[in-house]
Amino acid sequence: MYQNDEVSKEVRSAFREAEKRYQQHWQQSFRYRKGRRQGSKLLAVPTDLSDVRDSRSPAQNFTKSITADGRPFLTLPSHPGFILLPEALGKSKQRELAKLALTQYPEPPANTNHTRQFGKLTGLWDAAQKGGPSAQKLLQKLRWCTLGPQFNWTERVYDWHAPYRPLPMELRDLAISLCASVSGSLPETVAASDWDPDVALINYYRSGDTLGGHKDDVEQDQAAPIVALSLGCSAIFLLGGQTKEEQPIAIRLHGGDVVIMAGPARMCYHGVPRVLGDDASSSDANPEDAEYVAFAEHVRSTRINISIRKAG
Ligand SMILES: O=C(O)CCC(=O)C(=O)O
Ligand SMILES: [Fe+2]
Repeated sequence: MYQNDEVSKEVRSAFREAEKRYQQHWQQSFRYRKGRRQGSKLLAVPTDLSDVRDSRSPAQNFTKSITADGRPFLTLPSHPGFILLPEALGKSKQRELAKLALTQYPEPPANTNHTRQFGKLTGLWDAAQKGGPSAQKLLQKLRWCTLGPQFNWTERVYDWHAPYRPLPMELRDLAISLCASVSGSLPETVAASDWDPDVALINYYRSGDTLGGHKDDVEQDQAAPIVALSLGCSAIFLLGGQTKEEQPIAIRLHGGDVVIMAGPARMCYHGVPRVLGDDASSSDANPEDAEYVAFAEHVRSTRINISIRKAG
């Protein structure tokens, strides 16, 4: 009990408070029989999501606009340079990208979170599908992968000398066209028309995984757009201000949504404190498409975010 008193005195930033608030908390529940404790289990504590703005019912607090090609997008007057395109990726595009992100993209020479410990792993998806228990475990624990020049996490720099595969053309083209579709709504300081991305970072989130509040500040031009594609499960995305003391906005992102951060929005803390369970957009596997069923099954409990950037 004294411990709780300590915790409540600790000064946490507004961003950290929000992360805590949206993370999944668990409570131990004991089972009694004739007054004696028989066992216990962990119960998920419900999270109050009433303050979360939802990209699929954006009535509150977003400014709604339409791209030149007729698609809706949302902005926030408080965060110039932040643009949300709900359902910007069609179902088949989502399927195609999820499949690539689980099969081809993590293949060498791309680095993943497993590279340091296990070296370059080839054929992880196929090995896991064949039932190899260690491959299945490694696939469950796949957390990130870098495309284009390798990112050195210790020194926080891009390494242009180590061997790499260029950013896949389909990601480059997709990001450029998404960015072009809203370029009129980007701050004037953002050179969107000659933006040519060269790297991508893929984050894989399973239930319970989080991405702590951060700024992406190692790219050369820190006002240049980052185009982030959400696939699979929905999640709570926190968009803060330039310091962690500012109260962040919580937004529920769904599979198929695209977020663009450019100009001043690049200076804002952001993170993902919570991956939410299955939602309609991630459970539409066509049972006739036998090959896709395995991917659908995996993506049902996974969120994948591909953020496409210009590093150099
Ligand atoms: O997963 C997301 O929505 C955000 C990812 C992100 O912030 C990053 O990769 O830098
Ligand atoms: Fe980020």
